[in-house]
Amino acid sequence: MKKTTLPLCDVLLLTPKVHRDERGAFVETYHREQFVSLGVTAHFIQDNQSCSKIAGTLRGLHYQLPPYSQTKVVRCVYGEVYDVVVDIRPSSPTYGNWVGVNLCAKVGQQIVVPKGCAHGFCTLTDGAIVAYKVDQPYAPAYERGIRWNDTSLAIDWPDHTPTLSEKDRALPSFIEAAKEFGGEHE
Ligand SMILES: Cc1cn([C@H]2C[C@H](O)[C@@H](COP(=O)(O)OP(=O)(O)O[C@H]3O[C@@H](C)C(=O)[C@@H](O)[C@H]3O)O2)c(=O)[nH]c1=O
Repeated sequence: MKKTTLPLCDVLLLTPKVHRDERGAFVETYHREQFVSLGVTAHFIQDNQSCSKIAGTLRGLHYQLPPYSQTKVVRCVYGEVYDVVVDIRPSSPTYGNWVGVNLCAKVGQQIVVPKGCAHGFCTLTDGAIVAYKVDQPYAPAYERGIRWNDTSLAIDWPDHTPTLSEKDRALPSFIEAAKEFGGEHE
């Protein structure tokens, strides 16, 4: 497992060793001891998976409030997605910044999303399955989000007219959302 640090505090990209042979490929997707040695110490309690039918489907930007903030380890198991993490931790040096990476099933990269960050992705292929581990349960009352095309975040999404859920279309701006978690804006 190769660890790459990304320009957002505590956000990591992990690239596994893929063992290929004439049948196909084998990859270890989670090895607790190895993850801990790379700094991913979270105790994961739930695995999730979503399937999106068409390219240009955007899910996000999502997070849960404390005490249900989630560390997520996200990978694409079929197809390819552009995955985005936004730092919305007011005390973080990279507060208000975002980072985006391609996750593709063939390479098997995993992105580690720290607690307190917002997360989303846009599918790059027709048919994309995303799987992720979380260390806190789904808590609908603590579920929050920020609008994907918030102008102050200015995320460079690969699709400017994505397919969204009704819930995601109605999400607030970063400034509105930040009132709840104590973020400051000029
Ligand atoms: C996230 C989640 C949803 N659900 C249910 C609620 C709803 O009926 C249905 C679909 O939920 P959503 O529309 O929120 O699914 P989705 O938009 O795919 O939400 C996900 O987006 C990505 C970007 C994330 O980072 C995830 O943490 C999660 O928020 O599944 C669960 O039962 N458990 C869960 O953990």
